[in-house]
Amino acid sequence: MTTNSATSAKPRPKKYGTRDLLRLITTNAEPKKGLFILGILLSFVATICSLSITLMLKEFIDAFNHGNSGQLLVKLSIVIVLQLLASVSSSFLLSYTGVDAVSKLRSTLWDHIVDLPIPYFDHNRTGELSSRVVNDTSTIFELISSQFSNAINGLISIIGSLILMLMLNLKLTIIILIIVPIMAVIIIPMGQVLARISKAIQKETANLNSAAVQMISQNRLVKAMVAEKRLKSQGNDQVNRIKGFSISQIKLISFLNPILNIILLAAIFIIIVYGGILVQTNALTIGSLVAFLMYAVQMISPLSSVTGLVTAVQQTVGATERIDDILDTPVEDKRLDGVGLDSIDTINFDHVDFGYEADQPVLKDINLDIHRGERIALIGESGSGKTTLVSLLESYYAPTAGTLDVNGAPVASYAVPALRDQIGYVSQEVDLMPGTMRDNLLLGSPVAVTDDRLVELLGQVGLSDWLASLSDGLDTDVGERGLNVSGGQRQRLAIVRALVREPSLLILDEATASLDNQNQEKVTQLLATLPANLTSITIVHRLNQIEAYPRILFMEDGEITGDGDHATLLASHARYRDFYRLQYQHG
Ligand SMILES: Nc1ncnc2c1ncn2[C@@H]1O[C@H](COP(=O)(O)OP(=O)(O)OP(=O)(O)O)[C@@H](O)[C@H]1O
Repeated sequence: MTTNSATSAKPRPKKYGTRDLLRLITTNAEPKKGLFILGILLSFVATICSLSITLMLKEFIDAFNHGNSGQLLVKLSIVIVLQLLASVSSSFLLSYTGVDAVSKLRSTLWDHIVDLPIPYFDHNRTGELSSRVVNDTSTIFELISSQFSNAINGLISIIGSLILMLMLNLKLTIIILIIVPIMAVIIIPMGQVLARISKAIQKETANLNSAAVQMISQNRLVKAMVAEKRLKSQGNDQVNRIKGFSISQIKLISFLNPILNIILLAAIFIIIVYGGILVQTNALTIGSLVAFLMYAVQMISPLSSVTGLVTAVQQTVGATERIDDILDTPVEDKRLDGVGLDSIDTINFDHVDFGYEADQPVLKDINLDIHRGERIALIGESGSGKTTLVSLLESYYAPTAGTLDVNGAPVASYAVPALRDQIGYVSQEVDLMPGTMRDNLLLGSPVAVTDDRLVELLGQVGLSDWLASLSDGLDTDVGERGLNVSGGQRQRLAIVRALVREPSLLILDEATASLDNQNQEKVTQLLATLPANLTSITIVHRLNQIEAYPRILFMEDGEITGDGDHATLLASHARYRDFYRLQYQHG
């Protein structure tokens, strides 16, 4: 099906790997390669300096016995300062590169999500998507800005220490070379188990994030249903799942570190005992023994950060796959090379069928002609397809059969922004965006609108008094989710937001619950006073104002079964008559 194909990602390799991670970083995060390489080089310099400091200490200790250490002290101080400068700058540059790359990746992801087609949002959970933008990109940030450079430094330190130890004493080095593989045998498998655990923690944290978004946004529903207990227990189960994995992680880490320390201490002990014997027999200087010990530590300590890189990469590969899931999903085709549109004059549905799923038709053989200036009410039972019908006009979905023409040309031939600029859409779920009242009313408006015009429109929907009561007028912050604005006010603000765009078609999915009778009447009156050339389609749920509409479309199970004014339908359409009477009786 054309609509749903837009939501599926391109076929992807079966198993995600490091190459995919590199591709994602280089193509979407575009790290500042020059700065990154400079950071790595400086980090290399810093590590070499640390290794040299140890070598100089050896010479210093040996020279000290001969009372010849002044010059060495100066050299040592210079190298220490150099080491400090190099490590400070490399740490800054690598972190900066990480911050910069992850910011680009986040922006790319953000922009991509904004541009995804409506069907994608039908199939994906909000919390999961937001977790990808925030958490998965953080994992990549950690890798670029610290884990990668730590591992590179560690590797340089290991190789450099090894070479210098070999130069100092072969036999002592052999002892170290026996101990290191023993450590590796412990670190590597434990590292793999840790990787699995932290993958599970990541997944469960994303689930918690998703559940938290729902719990917060649906809080009213939860309270209304007295479902707090259930929600708390669901949340606690989720938190405990993370706790379980985290405790396993802590146990492993608590176990791993002391074991590694004991092995390290054993190595130091053996070196001191054996090295002491060598010093006594004059086969080794005290300085060399001290230096050797320091190199042993400089070689063994970074082992976990080097092997940890494998774990970090594995984790990040998981994050890469989830981010790619989004980035591989094609964005909505905005048809920017399509035809422009100055106004919507005619709309023709010709044998239009549509279904969200291939085998479940929602709209069936819709035939409908709408002309400029008509005021239409669309009614019918819940689920009969009213919202779906107007969604096709917005080009959120494409018909699966038949043709939908605007001004005599297929709707798909128009550039999407040009088409939507001509439509003022007020959905049933009216959400206000974070920002001021003015920001909300002008959201995406293609035309410049003065404050006077906004005030005039607010007056027309009965919001003058309310506006006057706001401390900052149009500059008032409406709150994160518009919570300090009532449902009815929100609906009317949304109508103003639709009207400021100066559309030629107004689509109003009337809120069933938000408007009381008085406010509903105001909205209906407003619609009656709209410019004569503005076409309006109002999805009407309550029929107490229905007589005000010159044309009423009645939908049943995806079909339009009634088309006429109130009197005609009342006389000729049995289902309409039942519907009207039933609803009217209940007010
Ligand atoms: N995004 C979607 N994905 C899959 N099915 C959907 C989707 N939106 C709606 N449907 C289904 O399509 C049918 C028509 O839904 P639609 O929202 O168009 O009805 P409606 O007449 O506007 O209902 P209401 O008056 O309750 O708003 C319903 O069976 C609904 O479950």
